[in-house]
Amino acid sequence: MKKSPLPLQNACGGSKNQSLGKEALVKLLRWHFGHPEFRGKQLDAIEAVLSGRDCFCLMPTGGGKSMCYQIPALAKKTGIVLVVCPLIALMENQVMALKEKGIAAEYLSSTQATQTKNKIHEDLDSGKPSLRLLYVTPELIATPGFMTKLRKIHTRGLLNLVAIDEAHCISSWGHDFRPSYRKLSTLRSHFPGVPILALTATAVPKVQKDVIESLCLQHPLILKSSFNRPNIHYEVRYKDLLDDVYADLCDVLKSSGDVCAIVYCLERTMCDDLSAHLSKNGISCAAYHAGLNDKLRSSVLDNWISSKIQVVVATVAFGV
Ligand SMILES: Nc1ncnc2c1ncn2[C@@H]1O[C@H](COP(=O)(O)OP(=O)(O)OP(=O)(O)O)[C@@H](O)[C@H]1O
Repeated sequence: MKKSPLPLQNACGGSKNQSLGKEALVKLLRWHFGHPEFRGKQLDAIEAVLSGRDCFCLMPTGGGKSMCYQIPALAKKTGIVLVVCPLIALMENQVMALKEKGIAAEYLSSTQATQTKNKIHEDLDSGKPSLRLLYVTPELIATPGFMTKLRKIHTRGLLNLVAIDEAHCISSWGHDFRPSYRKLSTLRSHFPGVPILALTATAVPKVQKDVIESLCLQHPLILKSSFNRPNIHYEVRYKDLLDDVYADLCDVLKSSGDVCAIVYCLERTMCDDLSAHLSKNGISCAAYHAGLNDKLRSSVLDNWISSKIQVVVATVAFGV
């Protein structure tokens, strides 16, 4: 069942003060997401951006980075949080999950119907947007039309935060460099006073420095969480020592029970080939790579998340 937003006066016990304290933020977390407490450095990041400070947040995959901008979006009475995200599939997924929780979130992408896009633009132009979170690609931010729109929103005091997910994509030193991320370097000067939150799970020190400098973050709070994941078991098998790599992989997947898995390959053709092989051997799986159209990729992601398929055989296009 969908929940209505927790009225902020309930979260902060009737206080007129716009800036919420820890207790009120925990209330929002429990009400909207059902988690009892903040994890790791989430609260530090949330408090920093709510106080108007830039923040660079390095957290492992699955560490809960999204909460660092989703809670601030809920902690403000008006205005939006803009989330820059590199993958349409990721945006779709997050927006769907937020909507299920009754949180007003949308994304703008080329894949959407014109009618849907128009509705979002109308809301943004209204001067009193009902949206709390708007997900966009870096390419869209770079378009002059959309930038003009954002500047209007900012002038009206309605841009609360810019969150940049997978921020390492801005660095040419990183493995996922996306030229369009470079254009995000203008955000700081276009939106003075709006905090920028850079989030990543994969930044070595050189990349961290590059991300902070490229985004022109000002005295950012730098948060780094431990990457030790005691729930993950690592095992290395040498391909050269195996008689049949595909057969070995089949055995590993079958003996792991009902777990979901991602098998990363270097090439698209290998994804298709291995996926076909695993399917033939009774493992429910699908290939995912940049050679497939958006619709197909989105349906593979949905099927994997909803456990309709167990294994995705992918290139790095899966989960940038
Ligand atoms: N405080 C919390 N307590 C318990 N679970 C949490 C908390 N915060 C987030 N989670 C859960 O952790 C999971 C991962 O969160 P999230 O997707 O935000 O991670 P992430 O750091 O963005 O990962 P990725 O690097 O893959 O994008 C989600 O299922 C989320 O609901």
